[in-house]
Amino acid sequence: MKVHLTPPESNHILANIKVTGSKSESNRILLLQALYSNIKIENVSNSDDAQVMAKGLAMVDGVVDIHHAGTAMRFLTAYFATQEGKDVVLTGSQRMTERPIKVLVAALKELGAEISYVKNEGYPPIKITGKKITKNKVSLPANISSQYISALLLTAPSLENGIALELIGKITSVPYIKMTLALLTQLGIENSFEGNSIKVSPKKAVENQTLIVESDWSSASYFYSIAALSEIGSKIGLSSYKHDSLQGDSVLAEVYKEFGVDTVFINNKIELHKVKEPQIKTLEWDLANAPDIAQTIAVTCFGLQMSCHLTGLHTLKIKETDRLEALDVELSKLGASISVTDKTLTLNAATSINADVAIATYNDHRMAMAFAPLALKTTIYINDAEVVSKSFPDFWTDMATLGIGVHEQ
Ligand SMILES: O=C(O)C1=C[C@@H](OP(=O)(O)O)[C@@H](O)[C@H](O)C1
Ligand SMILES: C=C(OP(=O)(O)O)C(=O)O
Repeated sequence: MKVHLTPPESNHILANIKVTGSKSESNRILLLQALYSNIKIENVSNSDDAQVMAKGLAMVDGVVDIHHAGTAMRFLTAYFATQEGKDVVLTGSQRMTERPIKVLVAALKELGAEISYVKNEGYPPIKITGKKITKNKVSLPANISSQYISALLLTAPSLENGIALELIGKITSVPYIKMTLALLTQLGIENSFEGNSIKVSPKKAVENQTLIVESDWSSASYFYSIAALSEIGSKIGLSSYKHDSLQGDSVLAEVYKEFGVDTVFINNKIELHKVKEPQIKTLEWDLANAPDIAQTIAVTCFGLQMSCHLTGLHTLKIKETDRLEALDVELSKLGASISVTDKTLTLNAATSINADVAIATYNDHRMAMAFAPLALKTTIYINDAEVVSKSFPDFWTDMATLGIGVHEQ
């Protein structure tokens, strides 16, 4: 499906939106629920990624296909490897077979797991035979993806001796590791994270409880972008969010202040208020802790005709697509002057924005969603618009609620 987006009647935007649950929190809690069946979940994400995770967890043998879901691929690898009686081949989309998994597989094998590569060494598909794991000490590189670390930590309490990880190198996407540990703490599972060492104690049973998933902050980024591109006085309400979020992408409130968007927390809601035009000419930000909002921020800067220099983007090349390359190509089509390295993105202030450009999305939900807010500035096409369902199936309905014209081609 291709959509043609047209500007709202007025850029004075007033709306309230309920955003689905965080896919990162959901996929963690779903795994924990598979280990401790007395846990209940509220506000679970309606995303494709959470659905494939739930489906995968229910399998005991055969082929488990997780499509494009990176967290599901990594979390299920650790899950199946450590649960006796499971025997699966874990695979995914073409892109998933290009996303590296060697660090996690090597760590699990070091602990005694039985895993082999079906096609290419270091990449899915992988064949896993669940084993009882008693060894608990392992070291692994921490600078490629935090998902490998979260995967080990999530399954750790079900192991006889828990786990003791030594992380090598500069730790990337740290808030996601802290989110994992915070959820374990909520369940009464002892853990510690000091310097480069993380420990999780074993736990046979947890108390009955309901974990409430906060709404997705990465999804909120697109509304922040719309607020930034809207007229002063615009107000977008989003629920359900909280001040003490487990999600690192809640740094959005700080970043978008630079674009003149204030965030007000009221009960379980945030209100994004466009209060002034940006007071800076160039945004400089290190996104090593919040890689998923890089595309949103780059496109906001382009739409505001500002320059930016974003750093800490070393994980973007191995996500749903090479996001640095994709941003370079698509922003250039719109008239941007942009340059990327393998960990940075630099944008010069645009002098104009080309109309009716068709944005390619490369099977990446965030390419579609990051470019959509430009509809406040110009008319734009988004190719393969259905990709949004990976994390945010209601995205196009919500865009229409804001007044953006969403015309299916
Ligand atoms: O643990 C998680 O839920 C995630 C961790 C991050 O990945 P990396 O650690 O690979 O950067 C993030 O990009 C991804 O969308 C979700
Ligand atoms: C990188 C992402 O997801 P995953 O790695 O789980 O596929 C994302 O949602 O931006």
